[in-house]
Amino acid sequence: MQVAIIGYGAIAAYVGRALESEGAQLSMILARAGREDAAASVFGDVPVATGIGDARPDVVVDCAGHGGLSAHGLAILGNGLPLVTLSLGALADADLHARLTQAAREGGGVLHLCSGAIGGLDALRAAAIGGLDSVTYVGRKPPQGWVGSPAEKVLDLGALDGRAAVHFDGSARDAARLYPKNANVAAAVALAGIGFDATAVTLIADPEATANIHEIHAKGAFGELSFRIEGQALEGNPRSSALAAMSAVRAVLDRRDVMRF
Ligand SMILES: NC(=O)C1=CN([C@@H]2O[C@H](COP(=O)(O)OP(=O)(O)OC[C@H]3O[C@@H](n4cnc5c(N)ncnc54)[C@H](OP(=O)(O)O)[C@@H]3O)[C@@H](O)[C@H]2O)C=CC1
Ligand SMILES: O=C([O-])CC(=O)C(=O)O
Repeated sequence: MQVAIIGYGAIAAYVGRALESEGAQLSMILARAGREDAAASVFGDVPVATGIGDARPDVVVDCAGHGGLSAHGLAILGNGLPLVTLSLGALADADLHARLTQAAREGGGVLHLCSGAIGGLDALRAAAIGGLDSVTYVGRKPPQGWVGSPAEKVLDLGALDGRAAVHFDGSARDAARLYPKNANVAAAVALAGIGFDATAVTLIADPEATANIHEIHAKGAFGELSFRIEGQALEGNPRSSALAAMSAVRAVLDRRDVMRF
């Protein structure tokens, strides 16, 4: 399997290593213009480009966040290629969502939404068929997991005095837009359940937390669901959970299976 990767950060490095160890061949890294050397320092001899051009890998994996999906998604889907993404929060932008959908329909590509740092989305998606009354997502990380996010505007992350503090309470749409590096999970819950505007999100910085803790609570015709995961941070980026990188690898490897979840 020939795989192109967008990005060269912590998740991209994990995904590249894991896929190579499963026998996949990395055929191209998509980098921001001027950052080709940074990509090469992570991926060695793998060719680096700033656009997909007319390349035809078997699958492209977006590990570059919202900027990666908005910069490359249209061309990849428009060229009829499958694109696995972790940047689900970018879809809170209704215009980008519509343009990606149109590019995929016209070009024949498919956008595969990774489960990322959370689970339980299969049950939530099934429950949505019968009708959901409420869906809540709570994201709790150690203070360093929120560095570089709007949490810094409302909290002194270095001086929380042992107490957990809420820094966002609102819709999944606002969470996804405001926290592009931290609230892709909120977007995943929204897309699986009752949408960006109806999904309630609370984000918490917790000095006592030793993991990235994600919870879903949902009620509907199916009954009630609660899901909680304590995910260890990925080496190289305390903001990102290791499971997010693992889920992208899973999504790529699933493509070669004839029996799939
Ligand atoms: N769905 C989920 O559950 C999760 C999703 N994520 C998403 O994954 C993203 C990546 O996470 P992580 O690897 O830990 O972050 P890093 O900051 O370690 O890496 C991000 C990488 O993306 C690159 N990049 C940014 N914009 C572009 C672009 N337009 N084209 C190509 N490359 C680009 C950056 O390059 P440069 O250095 O040049 O800026 C960098 O190499 C997060 O920002 C988040 O949005 C993360 C965790 C969980
Ligand atoms: O990795 C995580 O724990 C969650 C995350 O950053 C995101 O949702 O974007």
